[in-house]
Amino acid sequence: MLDVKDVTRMFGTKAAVDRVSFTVTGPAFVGIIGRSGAGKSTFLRMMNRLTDATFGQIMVDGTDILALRGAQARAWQSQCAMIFQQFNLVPRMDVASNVLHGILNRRSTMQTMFNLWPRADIIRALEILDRLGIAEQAPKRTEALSGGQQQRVAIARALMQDPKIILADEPIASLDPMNAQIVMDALKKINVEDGRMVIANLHTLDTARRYCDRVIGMRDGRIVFDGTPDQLSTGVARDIYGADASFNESATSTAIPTDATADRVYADAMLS
Ligand SMILES: Nc1ncnc2c1ncn2[C@@H]1O[C@H](COP(=O)(O)OP(=O)(O)OP(=O)(O)O)[C@@H](O)[C@H]1O
Repeated sequence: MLDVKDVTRMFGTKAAVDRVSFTVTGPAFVGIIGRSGAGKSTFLRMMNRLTDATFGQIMVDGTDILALRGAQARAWQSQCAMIFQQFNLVPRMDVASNVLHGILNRRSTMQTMFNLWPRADIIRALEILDRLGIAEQAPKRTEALSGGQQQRVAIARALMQDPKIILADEPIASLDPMNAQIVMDALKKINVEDGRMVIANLHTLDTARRYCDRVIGMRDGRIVFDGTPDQLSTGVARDIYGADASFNESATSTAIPTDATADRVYADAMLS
């Protein structure tokens, strides 16, 4: 159970996140949409304690995770894995080691220095890679993989932590449509099969509609929509993005185009 109450983050006099409140009762797939600067990343960063909140509470199973300090805050971070747009992997390191780094904070300095991993952890890392369809990439340098494969390595690293919640900050924004679909399918599978909550910041409406159980729309730090994908009409999207009547929904699509040369176009590009 996740209960977000009045969470606010000020930068100077500006509220990047402004009294955000919502509750999620089960292991839902929640999408957060909104134009650039709406506060989506700042909210996710507060959830996993990369950024402090100015005030508010984020209750997870009865504990306010914003009030945790030191070792308790770090323990929360391992239950709340984060996936980033730019993967945040170690490019020159092999894939399996990148995945094992998901549990780096559970090991001693000596073990880390000599890259010593218990056999059980190595087997688990390989099983996770296998589940994501990239086991054969395990010995390769991570920088040799495609963007979609690298994002699956990042998901594998997150799963190595055995998290309750997976936070994904624009996980497909750097990917072509085919890889975007593979990555979103992987996140959905983890959500459904493992019962892990996923909260993903998404740039594109069709992705939010296709994969999310619930969509939260943010504008200027505030929640301006909270509903099901069915309720996310073009008019509602226009309000969230602050667009005028020229808002063209098809321009927000990440669907694999029939014209193979066509590129993905973001809502923000359409708004510029
Ligand atoms: N460290 C910071 N210092 C000052 N202002 C910041 C800082 N981080 C974010 N902001 C401001 O807070 C607001 C929300 O930013 P945030 O990155 O959360 O938006 P976003 O919806 O994730 O946008 P994007 O999709 O571009 O990442 C923006 O106005 C941004 O300029």
